[in-house]
Amino acid sequence: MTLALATIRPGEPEIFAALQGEGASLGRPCVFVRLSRCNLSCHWCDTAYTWHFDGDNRPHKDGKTFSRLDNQVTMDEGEVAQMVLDLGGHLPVPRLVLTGGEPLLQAPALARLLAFLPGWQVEVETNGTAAPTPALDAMLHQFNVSPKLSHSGNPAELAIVPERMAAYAADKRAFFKFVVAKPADVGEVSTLAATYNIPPSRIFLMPEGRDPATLLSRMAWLSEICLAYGYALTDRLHIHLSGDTRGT
Ligand SMILES: Nc1nc2[nH]cc(C(=O)O)c2c(=O)[nH]1
Ligand code: SF4
Ligand SMILES: [Mg+2]
Repeated sequence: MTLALATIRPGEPEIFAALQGEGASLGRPCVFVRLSRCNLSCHWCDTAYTWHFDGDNRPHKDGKTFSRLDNQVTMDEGEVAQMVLDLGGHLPVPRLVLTGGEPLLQAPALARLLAFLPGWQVEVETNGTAAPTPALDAMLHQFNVSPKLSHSGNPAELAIVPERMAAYAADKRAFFKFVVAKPADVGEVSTLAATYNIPPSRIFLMPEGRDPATLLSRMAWLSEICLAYGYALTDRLHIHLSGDTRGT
């Protein structure tokens, strides 16, 4: 009964306290648990150490792979829950973010983890291709769904799962957070919003970028697009505060 987690350093799970840096809860104090493994392979992924292990030939723009031994650690759910409580148990509204990788690949283990954390507000960062189990679904308060557009390099058949998109679009707990690198990417967002009936009020556009200068320059034109379409803009606060580093 274990969870496969990402690491901050070899052997040390990536469990940390930080302000939520993206999306509908931006700025809220949270505890983050980063899970290992993903079913997609975005070429600009900023957490390739969760999935791009040695021997994986899929392309990534950093051009490197990671040792699984150094970048993955397995832990019992109860042990993970204790670390979460130690980091965030003092918060008036204790809030947990499950991220990855793709955390929903480990949905049954996540349900066991959350059984140790009654009273926590829980949000999950997902690429929108996987479903929570019913047990997990009943314990989640917010979905931050980030479907991947064509510039991610994933084939659309893998990145967009129609029945999942429709289910999240119909679920008021779900916010959609589209990573955008160039203005033309927004055309795909509008098409997905129309196809699956996603209300603009639950859509965020987020600049792709791992440094403050890139984020700021892309937000300059993204802000205009958001005003025109009625979408919300989200920054990546943690990049400004800490840079592109693990455990922040
Ligand atoms: N502070 C902070 N906020 C985040 N929101 C989503 C994150 C993610 O990597 O999924 C993230 C992260 O890694 N750090
Ligand atoms: S879905 Fe997320 S974790 Fe998976 S490869 Fe893409 S950006 Fe990385
Ligand atoms: Mg991230």
